[in-house]
Amino acid sequence: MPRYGQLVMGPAGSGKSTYCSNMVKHAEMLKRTIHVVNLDPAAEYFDYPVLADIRELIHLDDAMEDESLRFGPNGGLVFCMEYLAQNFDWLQEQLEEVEDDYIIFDCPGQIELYTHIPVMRQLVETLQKWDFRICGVFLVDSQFMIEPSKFISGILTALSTMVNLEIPHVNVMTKIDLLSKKAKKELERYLEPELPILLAEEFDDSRLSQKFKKLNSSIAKMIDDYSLVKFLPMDISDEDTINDVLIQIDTAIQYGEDFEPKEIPDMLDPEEGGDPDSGFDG
Ligand SMILES: Nc1nc2c(ncn2[C@@H]2O[C@H](COP(=O)(O)OP(=O)(O)OP(=O)(O)O)[C@@H](O)[C@H]2O)c(=O)[nH]1
Ligand SMILES: [Mg+2]
Repeated sequence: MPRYGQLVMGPAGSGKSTYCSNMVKHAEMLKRTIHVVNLDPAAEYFDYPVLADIRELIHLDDAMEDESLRFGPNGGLVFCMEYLAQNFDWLQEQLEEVEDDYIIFDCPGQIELYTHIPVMRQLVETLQKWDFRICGVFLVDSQFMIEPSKFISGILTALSTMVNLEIPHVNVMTKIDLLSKKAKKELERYLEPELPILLAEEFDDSRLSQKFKKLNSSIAKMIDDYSLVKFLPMDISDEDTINDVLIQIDTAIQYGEDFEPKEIPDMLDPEEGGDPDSGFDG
């Protein structure tokens, strides 16, 4: 049986740890079990039950306080993640302890980890070797996304992560509950964006804009060509939006396809306690 996983990524403060915690609660409601592994060596607070915690292997302070290393917070974090890559057997041991094989990995927020340092890719390849089907889940804070120029920069970050990791990928816009009414109305334009239109609005006909028009339209075309930059809205006060995100991810990693159907007599005979609606066994 394959195992299933989500790699939860995105800029600092985009809501990764909150997402993990909400996914665990949502899964409980669905009578499913989702475990979370904290892979952020600098994490200070999260409120999900943790299956494994990188801080038991290495903590950011270890890298910053070490006399010979003397890293700052960013270099320290890269050091910690590289240390993890050299000690994947530690992670393997932690993951062996569970029976339910759906695991979310709460990752750090430093964007360079996903774009030009090989460690996340090494992690993906290792998890795949251990039979995991992994979906990349890239979170962006909606408050930074509903303006064309910010949106383009958010999209390019999501895209470079996607291209770097080469795994099924779902983009999520978080903190929808914090948007104003007016911003919520605007949102639709950004979830499945028509980039040329957004860009045309952003860059008027000034001389400088003319100069960049060609560049902008090339960027828009490249993003369109990948046709992968849709965003799913997630409002933590609306359970349906959490469910929609989970369904998309499950579909991307084909979760559930290998489950055995329940015994047929159980399903058909209500007197034996069978529930005709519950077709599959996890
Ligand atoms: N209202 C609201 N607040 C949110 C939501 N998601 C996250 N937050 C808040 O935003 C802040 C950052 O959230 P985290 O979940 O810690 O973000 P993170 O991406 O894990 O942050 P780092 O690990 O530091 O990169 C916290 O104060 C959260 O309570 C959301 O959907 N709605
Ligand atoms: Mg976090």
